[in-house]
Amino acid sequence: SSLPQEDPSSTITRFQEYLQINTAQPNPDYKKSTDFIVSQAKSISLESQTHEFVEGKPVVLLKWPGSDPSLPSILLNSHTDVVPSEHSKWNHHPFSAHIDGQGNIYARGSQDMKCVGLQYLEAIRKLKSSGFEPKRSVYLSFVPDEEIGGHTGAEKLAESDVFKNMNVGVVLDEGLASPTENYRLFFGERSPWWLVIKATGAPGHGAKLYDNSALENLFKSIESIRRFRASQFDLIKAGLKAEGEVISVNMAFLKAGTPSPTGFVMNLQPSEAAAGFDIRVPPSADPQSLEKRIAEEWAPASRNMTFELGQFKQKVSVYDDSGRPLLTAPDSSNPWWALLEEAIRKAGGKIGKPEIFPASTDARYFRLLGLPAIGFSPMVNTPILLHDHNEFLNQAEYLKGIDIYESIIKAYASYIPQGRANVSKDEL
Ligand SMILES: CSCC[C@H](NC=O)C(=O)O
Ligand SMILES: [Zn+2]
Ligand SMILES: [Zn+2]
Repeated sequence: SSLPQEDPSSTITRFQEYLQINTAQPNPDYKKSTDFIVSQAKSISLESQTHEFVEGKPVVLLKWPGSDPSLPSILLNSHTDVVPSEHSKWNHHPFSAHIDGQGNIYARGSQDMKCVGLQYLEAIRKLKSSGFEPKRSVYLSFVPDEEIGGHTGAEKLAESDVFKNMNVGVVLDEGLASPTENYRLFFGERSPWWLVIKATGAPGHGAKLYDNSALENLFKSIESIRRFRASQFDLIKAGLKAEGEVISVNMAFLKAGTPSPTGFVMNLQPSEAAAGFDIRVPPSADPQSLEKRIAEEWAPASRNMTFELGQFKQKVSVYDDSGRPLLTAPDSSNPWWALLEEAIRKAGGKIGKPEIFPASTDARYFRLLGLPAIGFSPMVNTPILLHDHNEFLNQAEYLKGIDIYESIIKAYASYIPQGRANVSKDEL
């Protein structure tokens, strides 16, 4: 065509610009990220709207209108916030978006998930300049606060009238990098249970051996929890289960001791102790039996223990009101799944087995509405560095991901279901 070809270096510059905006929790600069996204949208003539369902928490919605408004639309979701980082432990500052000699772009959010948000936009930029016209409307949502639960972001969007009026038929959201050459697709996710167990016991002299101290009681639980953790981890190590198919348990904090000006009193056994755990429960697990295990083995009243399960237990995440796990069909019975696979292959990509996302994403809020939602972040041959130090994405991999989305958006926006729901009168 006679249209100007996109310069890859300016594509990378735009990615760097987005990465350089400090949207780290707990004080994300949403003003800057919103301005940036809206200006990008303008530059490719997309309609944009900013909704503050919660004050100071902007949801930016972009729309590329389809030629047939009767068809359900496509929603491409991404979150604008990132997790905090320990700047001094990085080789390059996490908001520098420094590119090293191998083309690796270092930044917090380079994998999780500013890459995806901007790749959607860049793919549309390319599709527009190629003259492609969508039949279905394509929406892009840039949502805040995924990293702190999504309650002030995607959850509000999903519950809104704005969302109803979008008539969404399918949602794409984040996945994970793949260290192999296969792209990873996620059809569900684990449910987060945040558990705090507390023990009490008699205080006493640090030199005395006695039963039932708070710390001895707590440690019996920790031993039991660690045995369980190992049993789950062994299933992964043996290759019997994938990460998203076992129950993970990791200690988040340990709290005990009697403070003193120099640290802790050493010769006093404390009367209280607590530990916190991040537990992730796959849709295939039996939540009742885990709850029973917690009550009977991990925090038994008989050992002076109590427990609290945090606000994210069960229904908030991956079960609907009747307790059914929220899973998107990962096979050809779901046309969106089949189309996605086909589009990735068409763009030269290989695909691994469908997976359960090991952590949580905003996709659960859309699955709760009964919508198909697929987790996908186009990064192969890339170490999994989300929430880690020195998070990076290679620029060639980033550009390749844009081509992949170009192929996906083209397929999704053109899709007309075969078969039909109704017959016409003259066929009777
Ligand atoms: C349970 S809300 C927190 C969401 C967060 N998401 C990605 O890391 C997670 O910890 O999985
Ligand atoms: Zn994320
Ligand atoms: Zn994250």
